Amino acid sequence: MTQAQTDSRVIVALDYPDAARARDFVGRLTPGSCRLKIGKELFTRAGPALVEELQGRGFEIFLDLKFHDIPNTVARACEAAADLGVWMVNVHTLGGSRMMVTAREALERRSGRRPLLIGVTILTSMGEGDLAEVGLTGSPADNVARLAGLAQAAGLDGVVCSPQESRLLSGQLGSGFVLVTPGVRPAGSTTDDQQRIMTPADALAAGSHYLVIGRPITQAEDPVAVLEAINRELAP
Ligand SMILES: O=C(O)c1cc(=O)[nH]c(=O)n1[C@@H]1O[C@H](COP(=O)(O)O)[C@@H](O)[C@H]1O
Repeated sequence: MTQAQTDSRVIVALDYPDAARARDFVGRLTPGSCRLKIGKELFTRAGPALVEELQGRGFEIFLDLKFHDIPNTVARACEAAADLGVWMVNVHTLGGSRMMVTAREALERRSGRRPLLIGVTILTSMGEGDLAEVGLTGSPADNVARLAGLAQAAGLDGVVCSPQESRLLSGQLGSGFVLVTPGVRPAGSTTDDQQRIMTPADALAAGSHYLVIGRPITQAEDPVAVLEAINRELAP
């Protein structure tokens, strides 16, 4: 792994509808202040070229496409992400152990730097009622703990979970297992469609390694000021 470009724990979610708006926003940031997440909307519109462009500007990229398919398809998709040179890539743990193991083995066969392979557990937009509807019994935390255990056993580097589950997971899986947590809201900001949220400082104290933050930064009147305030709140 090469030297990290930043000490910031913040990954800014670039949930923009087109490359121009994403570029415009990123133009205000420096690679020292955060990492960037490119997800389904922006990647579907702007493709690998934007990933390469932003990496060329020095940013480390979390490619958040949440792969969930048969093992071979997911493994090949992870290899494609690694070819792009991204820092982090994710798959859905609900795809099962075989899918996760196959993806990890495909990345391990590569030489040179490989992306961190992270498993999505239960989406932070889902509560107990949503889980029951799709046939998952128990609380979100129960399900997250089970799926994170599967991810660790499959050799993944970490999971995406709500910061509300970070303390439980770092106790259960150890502090070396990477916890990436969306559902982070600075005190006083709106919840939007997130259900299981925490403030940045509380998330870090609970054991989160990286905080994925979108709208509280991207839709702020002064995004740079909000990002700087969060970085200050998280500084040791
Ligand atoms: O994998 C993710 O990043 C993710 C997983 C999850 O369970 N919940 C979740 O919100 N996310 C992503 O995290 C970001 C959160 O954005 P905001 O709610 O605007 O801060 C979005 O880009 C989501 O796609």
